[in-house]
Amino acid sequence: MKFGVVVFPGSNCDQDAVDALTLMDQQVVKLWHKDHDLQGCDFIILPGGFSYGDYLRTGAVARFSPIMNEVIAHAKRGGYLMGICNGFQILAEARLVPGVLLRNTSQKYVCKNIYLKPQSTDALLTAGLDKPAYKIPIAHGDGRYFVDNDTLNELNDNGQVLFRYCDEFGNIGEDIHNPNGSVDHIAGVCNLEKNVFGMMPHPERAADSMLGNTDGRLILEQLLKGALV
Ligand SMILES: NC(=O)CC[C@H](N)C(=O)O
Repeated sequence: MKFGVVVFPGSNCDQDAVDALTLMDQQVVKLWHKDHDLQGCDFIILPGGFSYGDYLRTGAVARFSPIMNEVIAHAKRGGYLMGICNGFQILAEARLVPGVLLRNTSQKYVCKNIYLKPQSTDALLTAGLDKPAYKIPIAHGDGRYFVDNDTLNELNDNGQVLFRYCDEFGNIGEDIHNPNGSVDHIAGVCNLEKNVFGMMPHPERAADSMLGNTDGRLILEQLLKGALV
């Protein structure tokens, strides 16, 4: 599996993604946002950061970067695509996943570890995850996922909710464990076809045992297992 990590002006988690995938013995290249060539990559990652300084709205400018034409065509062909944090915001702006990312209810940038409970049982990112809760870092100011009620029902019915925020035991529902006020505690979703994944927390920042937390690596390993089937 060949991974491509897109670098936008203002991306700051591109190297984290490259490092995590390299640690897992994957072939990975960086793709400059002005290019038009996906270099034969099977799996594209839009990394975290502050593309274009988060001007207008997070992800709103990056969504029109030249390489996004090829990224969108790749996704429409059924190719794998994952957006992490700012990457999720870009996916939402490009309408590749449902919903929008709004300012955190606290109006503050939040940087801390949270717990995630895997939800969808048939999306390759979550299907084999069996821990009740995964400890993963977040770092964002605009992470409040929102969809209207009808769309929320569709996401639930179609198994498109990937993760919900929870406590360390996997209990969902307490607002205190919802770090940004996301609707229905949602931390990540996928498209209906289940080849495009978006999540606010950063699994790539919890993938190296030297950093004391490898729960993110478990999620990325599940992704690899699923994508290689
Ligand atoms: N870590 C990130 O990707 C930051 C996301 C985004 N720019 C925000 O603050 O909401």
